[in-house]
Amino acid sequence: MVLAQLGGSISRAIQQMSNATIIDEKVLNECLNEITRALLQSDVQFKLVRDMQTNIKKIVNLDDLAAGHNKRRIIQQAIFNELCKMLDPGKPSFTLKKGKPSVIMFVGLQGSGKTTTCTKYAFYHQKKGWKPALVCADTFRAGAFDQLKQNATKAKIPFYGSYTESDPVRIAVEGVERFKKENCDLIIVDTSGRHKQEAALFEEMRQVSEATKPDLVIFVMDSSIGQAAFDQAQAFKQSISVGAVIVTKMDGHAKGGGALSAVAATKSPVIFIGTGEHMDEFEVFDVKPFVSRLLGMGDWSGFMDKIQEVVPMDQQPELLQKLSEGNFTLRIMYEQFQNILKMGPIGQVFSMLPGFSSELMPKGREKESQAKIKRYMTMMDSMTNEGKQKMLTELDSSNPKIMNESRIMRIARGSGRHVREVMEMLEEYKRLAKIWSKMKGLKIPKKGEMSALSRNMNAQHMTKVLPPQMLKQIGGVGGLQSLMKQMGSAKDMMGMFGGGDK
Ligand SMILES: Nc1nc2c(ncn2[C@@H]2O[C@H](COP(=O)(O)OP(=O)(O)OP(=O)(O)O)[C@@H](O)[C@H]2O)c(=O)[nH]1
Repeated sequence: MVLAQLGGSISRAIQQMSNATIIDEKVLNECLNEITRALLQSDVQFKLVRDMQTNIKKIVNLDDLAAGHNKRRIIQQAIFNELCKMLDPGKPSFTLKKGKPSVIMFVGLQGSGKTTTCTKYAFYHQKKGWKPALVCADTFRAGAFDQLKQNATKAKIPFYGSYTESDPVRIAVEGVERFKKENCDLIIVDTSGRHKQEAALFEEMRQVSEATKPDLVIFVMDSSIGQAAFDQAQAFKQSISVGAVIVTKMDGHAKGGGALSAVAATKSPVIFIGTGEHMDEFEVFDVKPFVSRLLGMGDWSGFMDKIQEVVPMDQQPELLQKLSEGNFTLRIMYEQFQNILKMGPIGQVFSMLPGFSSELMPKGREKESQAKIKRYMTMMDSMTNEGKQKMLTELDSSNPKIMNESRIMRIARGSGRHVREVMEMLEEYKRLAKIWSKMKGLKIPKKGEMSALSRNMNAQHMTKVLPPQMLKQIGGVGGLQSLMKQMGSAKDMMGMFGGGDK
């Protein structure tokens, strides 16, 4: 089961449980069994899934939950927390410091995407102001140096390697020394891979590590390896002190669950995921926003970051303002579709928007999704736009009820599409509008305020930021305080509800 489907299955299981009139042992068990099945189908290791189920049952003791407790919320929270726990080793990876040279060594099997990932990692940091450099200590695979050289040249990153030297340790040491002298603050060493875990690979890895004394060893793992992930990660961890994991090929049809849960084997965090062959198809991996997204709750903080990258500067404040007003009109949907199409493969951005996720832009089916979006836009082009002054046009109304039969028929005729298709588009709009209505009243912090807010956040601050209906749903200030206590911090909670900052 690919991750998008996994998220869908888990949220459906929670929804079904929520729909039950009484949540008793049987309903809870059905929900947990459904989640268990979905996780196993995504290749998450059996023991982890079983532990997770036991933990949730321990936390959610239905007998102890007196009437009045919001069982649905408590169960949902327990599921959220346990999923996070599974993906979070509880300790951060090494923190890089700008201006001070750090040596980062990449290890992994052949074909895992190591060389590609080294460049993506360098490129990502270069954009953030680091001075990276790449060293190719892969003397095993013919062509490895050429590949690194090509990638590095494209990204304008200095590189070091040799066509003649066969000793990887020597190349690694020379490269690291040279770039230290050149004041590079992020020296990345790409090492050899092998087709399978074997003694020669591990020995070479140990020697390169001994000689270059890396500050961080990053283990690169292909997400499609499924259940084998745990053993592979463990084998690497036993040979070298892995400090972080990068999971590649999370695009396409990879199940991903196995590789992601490999953190349990390495006890190191997943720090990035690779989502394509291109240099910028690389995302920071943060557990809580990821789980939020997985469960269809959106990732407000990731969205805020991304929006700054992709929505034209002058349109940003307006868009955020409109969204926070809760008036999700067809025009907003139209404009967002325009942004999606204009900016190419940015399905990942919209997967951070609550509701825009997998259903509208499934990974690997971008072409189909784009065609669908274009179809929707043609239909919207036939809607009334600039009507008489002060008269609300179809595009600007946030009331779906105005779309009566005759309007629908007119739009279908005007765009040359079936009535059925117009109705499908309106259903999509209603779905998104419903999700976005929850955002009504969300106070949009000014640029720069977000981090300060999440650092100092307490229940009092939270009440100022959360939309009133959401606050009501949580049970007012009292409910919020107890929720925050259970969740650890406001930041976590903002993540859960699709809010907050990193
Ligand atoms: N779709 C997709 N392909 C990827 C991703 N990362 C790497 N690849 C592709 O995977 C293939 C193998 O990547 P390499 O970077 O050559 O693998 P490697 O682990 O360095 O291989 P060795 O140097 O032989 O150990 C290449 O075709 C890459 O383009 C990713 O996130 N998504």
